[in-house]
Amino acid sequence: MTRFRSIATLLISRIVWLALICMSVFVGALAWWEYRAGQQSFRLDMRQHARSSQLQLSSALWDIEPQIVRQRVAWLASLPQVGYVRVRSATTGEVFEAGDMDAADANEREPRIKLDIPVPGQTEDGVQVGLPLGVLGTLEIWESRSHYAQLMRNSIFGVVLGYVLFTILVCAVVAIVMRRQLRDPLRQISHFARSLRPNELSRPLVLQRPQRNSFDEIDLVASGFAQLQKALQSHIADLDSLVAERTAQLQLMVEEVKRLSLTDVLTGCYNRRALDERLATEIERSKRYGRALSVVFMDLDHFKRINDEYGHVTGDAVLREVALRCQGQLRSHVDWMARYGGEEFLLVLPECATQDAWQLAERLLGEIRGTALNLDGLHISVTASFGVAELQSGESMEALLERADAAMYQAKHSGRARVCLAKPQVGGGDMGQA
Ligand SMILES: Nc1nc2c(ncn2[C@@H]2O[C@H](COP(=O)(O)OP(=O)(O)OP(=O)(O)O)[C@@H](O)[C@H]2O)c(=O)[nH]1
Repeated sequence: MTRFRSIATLLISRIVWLALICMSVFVGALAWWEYRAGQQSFRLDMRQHARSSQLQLSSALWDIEPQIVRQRVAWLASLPQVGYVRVRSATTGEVFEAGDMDAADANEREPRIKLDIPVPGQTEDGVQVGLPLGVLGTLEIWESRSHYAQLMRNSIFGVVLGYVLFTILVCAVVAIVMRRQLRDPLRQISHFARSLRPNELSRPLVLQRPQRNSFDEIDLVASGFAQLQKALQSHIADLDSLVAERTAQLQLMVEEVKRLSLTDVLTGCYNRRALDERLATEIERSKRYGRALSVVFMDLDHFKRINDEYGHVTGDAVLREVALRCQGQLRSHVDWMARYGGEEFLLVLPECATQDAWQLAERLLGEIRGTALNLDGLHISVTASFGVAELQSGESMEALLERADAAMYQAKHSGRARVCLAKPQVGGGDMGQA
């Protein structure tokens, strides 16, 4: 991860760099300007001094007064702009000099000012005024380099100092403004975004900022954030309702799948799987509360003939109709019926003793036998054989079903279309045949 760097720090460092570059260019230009201006002023000054000295030197050389020449040369050299002064007498060859020749670099450079010293009375354009024409000597002046350097140092130091102070001031102002207007609000926004939990999306973003009459980029970010929160809230609400809707649909589908997994598709009765589960529960409940529980096996008689005579589709319709009629005779929410297999059904009768179960079986037999089934214009007569068994104490589900099945087979073997009671278990009483 890249390191954190504050925008204010970045801005200030950019300002400082820019200020340094500007200052370098500015100081360079200033130095050059000062140097040129200094040289021009030097030339003007010196030319005036040199002109005024020219006359004195002319008289002194003409009168051969070296003392005066030396004094004038020394005076010229004492001027702060002057580094070195030299006067050569053309008549005697004598050299008068003053100042620091090395500091002025006089051996290396040409003098800044070089004037001939004319014979006294001679004008500048060489017109003689009562005296012979001629040159008495030369006056050479070199400027003082250290003086220039000092001048430039003073001037540039002031500029640089002012510039540095100005830059520091600008940076300080930028830093304060950036901190108050940018860094602090951005940190508050960042802290808010980090601390915001999905369940508190409605919490508003409140920024601690100075009073203002206008709005800026930070306000735009804050209002964008608020809009994002609203959009997220509505999106989450949509998702919640969608999830609730899908969950309800899923629940319905699960229940439907569960129902289908426990139901016989053809007749709508419970299937074998449901029978095993539910009957085990009924037996358990019966034993726990000491209540009676009876089961009735019902097997349609000669059903094969119906299939053979009318076809399997009609056979299916017969199975559906018989199941419907039987269910109509059962106590709702108490008794229930399962398709045991093929044309065989099992009726489970909680809180029902042998006698009542036997009566129900008789009623069902009458219901099936009494009315011919009207299916697609066909009148089909159907009968069934029944085996009735009541749960005995300590009896298992398998044993109970076995006894009811045996009773049903007994009914078949006894001529069909009848009800037989199951024999009691070994040790139990014989219920006999109805
Ligand atoms: N249409 C139809 N027929 C079925 C279905 N399940 C089983 N069967 C038929 O039921 C008939 C049962 O025949 P059997 O076991 O000989 O019994 P039955 O003809 O009823 O004779 P008994 O039970 O002895 O009176 C067979 O022909 C099976 O094909 C079904 O779901 N639909």
